[in-house]
Parts: sequence; C-alpha cells; structure tokens
Amino acid sequence: MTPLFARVAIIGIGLIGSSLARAIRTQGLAGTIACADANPDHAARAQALGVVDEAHTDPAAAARGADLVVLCMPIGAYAEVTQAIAPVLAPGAIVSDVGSVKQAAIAAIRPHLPEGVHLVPGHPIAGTEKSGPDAGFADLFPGRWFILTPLEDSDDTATRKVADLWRRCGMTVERMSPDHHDRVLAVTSHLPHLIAYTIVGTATNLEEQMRQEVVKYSASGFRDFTRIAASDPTMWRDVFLNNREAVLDSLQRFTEDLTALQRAIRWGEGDYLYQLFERTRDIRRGVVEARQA
Ligand SMILES: NC(=O)c1ccc[n+]([C@@H]2O[C@H](COP(=O)([O-])OP(=O)(O)OC[C@H]3O[C@@H](n4cnc5c(N)ncnc54)[C@H](O)[C@@H]3O)[C@@H](O)[C@H]2O)c1
Ligand SMILES: O=C(O)C(=O)C[C@]1(C(=O)O)C=C[C@@H](O)C=C1
Repeated sequence: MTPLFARVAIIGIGLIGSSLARAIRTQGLAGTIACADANPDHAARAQALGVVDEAHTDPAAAARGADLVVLCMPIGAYAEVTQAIAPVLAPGAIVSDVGSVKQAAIAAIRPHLPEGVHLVPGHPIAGTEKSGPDAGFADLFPGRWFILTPLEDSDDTATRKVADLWRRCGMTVERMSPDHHDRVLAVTSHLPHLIAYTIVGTATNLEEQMRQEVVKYSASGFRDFTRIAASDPTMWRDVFLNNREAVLDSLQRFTEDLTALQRAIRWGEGDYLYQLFERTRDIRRGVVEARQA
C-alpha cells in the first residue's frame, strides 16, 4: 500500500509519540519517520530502538520537508515548538497534535503557523501512566477512540488524511468541537486523575508508621489509584493549567456529590448509598460492554 505521507515528523518521542512512530512503521503509513525531542537521551533512544529513521533535538530539523508534523509533547511547550518549526513548514504541510486539551492547544499553535499550512488538532483517547520512548507500543491504539477537533476553516483534505492516519493505526475516529472535547475530557479523564493524585497524596501525608502500612496492605482499590497517580507530572500539570475552567467546574460538581455522600453516611441513609452504587455498577458494565475497560 502506498504511504499516506512522504515524511512524518513527530515532535516529542515519549509514550504517545513513540507509540505513533511504531504504529506508522508497522502499518507502512510514511516514507520517512523523523522525530525531535528536547531531551537528547530520548532522541538517541528512539533512534537506537529503531522506531524512527531520523532523530534530532532541533524540532526544525525534523519538520523540514515534512508533509505531516505531529506535536506529541506536553501542551506547555506547544507555542515555543510551533514558533521554532514555522520557518521550515512548506505550504500544504499539515500540523496536528495529540494533546489532552484542545482549546489551549489550538490557541498555542494557530497564531504561529504560516499561511497555507493546515492545522488539524486531535486527541487519541489511549494511554498509560508510563512515559518516554521505551514506554510506547504500537498496540496502544487499536479499539480506542480518536477525537478529531478540526476548526471551522480546517482544510477538508488535510482533515481526512489525519483521520485516515489514526484509522489505519486501529482507532475509531469521532469529530467534536474543541470546547465540547475539553468539557467531556474534564469529567472522563482530568477529574479522575486529580482525584487519584489527591488520594495518594493524602495517604502519603499520614504519619510514618501509617504510611508504611498503607503501602504494605495496599488493597486493590488504592493500588489502582497509585497507577494513575504515577502519571507524568509535566504532562498533567499542563493539562490542569490549560483546561482550568472545565476542570474547576467538574471539581465543583464532584465536591457537591461528595458532600451528599458524606451526609448519607452520617445519617445512615443506606438506600441512598445502595442506589448510587447500583447506578455506578451499571455504568461500569456499559464501559466493559463498549470494550473500553
Ligand atoms: N500519557 C497519556 O496517557 C496521553 C494520552 C493521550 C494524549 N496524551 C498527550 O500526549 C502528549 C505527550 O504525552 P506523553 O504521555 O507521550 O508524554 P511523555 O513524557 O512520555 O513524552 C513527552 C516527550 O516530549 C518531550 N518534550 C518535552 N518538551 C519538549 C519540547 N519543548 N520539544 C520537544 N520535545 C519535548 C519529552 O522529553 C518527552 O520525550 C501530551 O500533550 C499529552 O497531553 C497523553
Ligand atoms: O489509561 C491511562 O493511564 C490514562 O490515563 C489514559 C488517558 C485517560 O485518562 O484515559 C489519559 C490522558 C489522555 O489524554 C488520554 C487517555
């Protein structure tokens, strides 16, 4: 099959960037895969692993001559990297990304793009708590959702090509407005991470002897939270700072629901607790049936 792109440049060759590189290679979707990473060890490791044809530390060196550039680094670095690659982007080139927040990603990229370069933002809803080029794997994507958030003026052909890329990596592609994406993900992804960080933080704040017992007798509920709370600090700092309104809104709702639960426990309202737990168990069944568990 002919490759979709002649040269793909992946900027940030960590968990998602290296998974994408592996999937592109496995599916034969690009003639050349170039990458750039600000961390020279990550660039060298990606080259040593053979997941890319070229590895650089300068993003412009990777992006030069690329028909597709995919930003795969934390959102806080988007503006600086877009400014660095802008002079080498040819008219007709596509710039896309995988960032977990869409409105802030667009605001950071769009002002710096030269005329004739197409912006097609997106977000693969797939990941793990691990980071870096060794953590990636091509099978991260099959069976998962990819949310495409094109702008009103996004080029149709460019949008279709980006959708095709992710479809051929095994994902199911859906379109959403950037604003809607940010509100949905605040509830389904950002809030759960915030809760996990809080629970694990609270436990580690307990006095020394207690802390040892928390780790020693970790029940699976706590263990599941520690997995999520091990997620990359830079990435998640940038997510919360860049989706502030939607996260604060869902956090407010969560706090109110928690207060209602506290009240039900205090007043022995067993029916309230039972009905809530019954409802949430059904939701879990739905997630499993949708094969997203
Ligand atoms: N981890 C997930 O589950 C997940 C899922 C979907 C989307 N995302 C998004 O993907 C992006 C990358 O996340 P990840 O999990 O792959 O993180 P990661 O830490 O594994 O990889 C990020 C890479 O970017 C590099 N980097 C940092 N600043 C850079 C810069 N200025 N220039 C070039 N490279 C730079 C880092 O050295 C690292 O190799 C984030 O925007 C995140 O929101 C993450
Ligand atoms: O499975 C995990 O470890 C993840 O946190 C993946 C997860 C999620 O919340 O589902 C995290 C961030 C993303 O932007 C997309 C996916």
